[in-house]
Amino acid sequence: MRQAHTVEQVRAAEAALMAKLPEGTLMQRAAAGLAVAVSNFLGGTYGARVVLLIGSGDNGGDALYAGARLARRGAQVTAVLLSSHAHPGGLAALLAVGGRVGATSDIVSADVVLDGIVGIGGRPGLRPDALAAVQLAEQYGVPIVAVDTPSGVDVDTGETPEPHVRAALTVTFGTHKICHLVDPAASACGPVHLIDIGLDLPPAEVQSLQAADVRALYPIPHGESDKYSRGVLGLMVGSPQYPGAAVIATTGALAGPIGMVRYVGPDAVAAAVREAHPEVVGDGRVQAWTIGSGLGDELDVPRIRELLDADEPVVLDADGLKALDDSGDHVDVLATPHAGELARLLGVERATVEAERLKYARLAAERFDVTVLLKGATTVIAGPDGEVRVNTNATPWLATAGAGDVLAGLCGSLLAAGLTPLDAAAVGAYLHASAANLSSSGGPTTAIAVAQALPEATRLLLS
Ligand SMILES: NC(=O)C1=CN([C@@H]2O[C@H](COP(=O)(O)OP(=O)(O)OC[C@H]3O[C@@H](n4cnc5c(N)ncnc54)[C@H](OP(=O)(O)O)[C@@H]3O)[C@@H](O)[C@H]2O)[C@@H](O)CC1
Ligand SMILES: Nc1ncnc2c1ncn2[C@@H]1O[C@H](COP(=O)(O)OP(=O)(O)O)[C@@H](O)[C@H]1O
Ligand SMILES: [K+]
Repeated sequence: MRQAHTVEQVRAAEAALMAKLPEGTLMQRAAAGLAVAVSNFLGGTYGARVVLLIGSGDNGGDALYAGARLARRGAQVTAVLLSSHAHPGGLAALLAVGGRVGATSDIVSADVVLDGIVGIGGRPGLRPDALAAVQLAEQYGVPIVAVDTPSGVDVDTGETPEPHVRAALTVTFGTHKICHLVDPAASACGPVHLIDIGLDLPPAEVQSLQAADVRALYPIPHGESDKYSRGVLGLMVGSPQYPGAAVIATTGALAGPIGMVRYVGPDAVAAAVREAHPEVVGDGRVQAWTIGSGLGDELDVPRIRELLDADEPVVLDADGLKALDDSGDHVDVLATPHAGELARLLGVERATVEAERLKYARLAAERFDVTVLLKGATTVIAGPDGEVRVNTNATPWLATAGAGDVLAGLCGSLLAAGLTPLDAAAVGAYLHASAANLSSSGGPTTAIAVAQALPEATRLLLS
């Protein structure tokens, strides 16, 4: 499980640990890990030209001590001081081993820039001299390694209202921060490398499932299982306008853990579904529903509301989201909007949702009393009680028509097999992205190819 803690939680854990350790121990642990990560990033240290961008706080201290370690191993290290106060111990350590203080123009010939401008103490945005330095690195194609966080992002929300660093790698300490997992900031981090510095942290509200967590949650059939006990999913998706949505969602559902799929919809669409999947049966008892993908003119709001009020859990997707209202208890509902659909539900602009994804996913979960899975490059899942899961393993090749239908079918399958909406969403998003990675392998893919890769992605996960 990857956990993302708030700045407040990190500060409290840091204070508790620092009280037990000699002064400076944590910064040395951070700097040692950072220096190794930078050395690995460069593929060696001797002769490498390293420029440090140094702000006024401990984030700059980390960068300076790491710079000293790199200088000791033969790197040419130059610190660019962006404030009148640089960490005194760190600066002395760098100068003592042959590092020097230089100017922004040194960036032009650097192999790497370390962003020690601000970390968890930073406010969003970059001051003019920091911005100029970062822009110079971008202009000359010099990669930036962010120390703890890319400076300028909002650490606790993942928002980027102001200019910020775009890192090729982020080296963080103690735990992940929310900006490492939630877009748009997450996309500015590059790969995130975590250095353990021994912090003792409480459970985090924002978590990201990893392979072992997904494996532990996946409903695996056993010797006593039959097709009913594995779970039966009802699909109310697709229309004469969008028959493909029904076929695609069914393919996603059948690639999940359930034993049977029931399709409910217009005869012509049902025929298309059965042509692709002869095993699909008609109306009857189900353990969960997937409703809404490609419903178009078939949208029947009163019927959907009846199902939302019934006992069986529901995945509500696409057009079906129009049936959601904020009266009543919908804790068994998993809503799967993209940013545009969530914006419509909440009466705000799409760009506003894109900019503040965590906030609006949480807001909708609370307002509609549902679990919200907000689709995008990183998927944010918010439960009605404030718990958040983030999925970060998707490829941009997954942004293809119908990919959402696959996810709706798969999540319904996981719900019908007994997972909670939060777990179904997190497991579904993880496997959906894994299947996309398999079927894409770095190139184009299609929704149906993603759905067809789901069994293999699941096999690889479970084996
Ligand atoms: N916690 C831990 O466990 C450990 C933490 N460690 C490290 O410490 C880091 C946190 O250090 P920190 O607390 O000194 O804050 P930090 O981020 O350096 O910024 C501070 C100052 O920057 C300024 N400033 C603010 N916004 C700004 C802006 N937009 N643009 C420019 N300047 C801005 C503002 O000062 P001002 O200039 O306004 O007076 C503010 O006071 C943490 O990220 C990690 O790297 C590790 O060593 C090991 C263990
Ligand atoms: N840039 C991206 N990187 C990775 N995954 C993405 C990106 N953009 C969208 N996705 C994923 O692709 C899928 C698209 O679903 P959706 O928008 O509902 O499309 P459709 O309605 O055509 O099925 C979602 O699972 C979403 O999380
Ligand atoms: K930084």
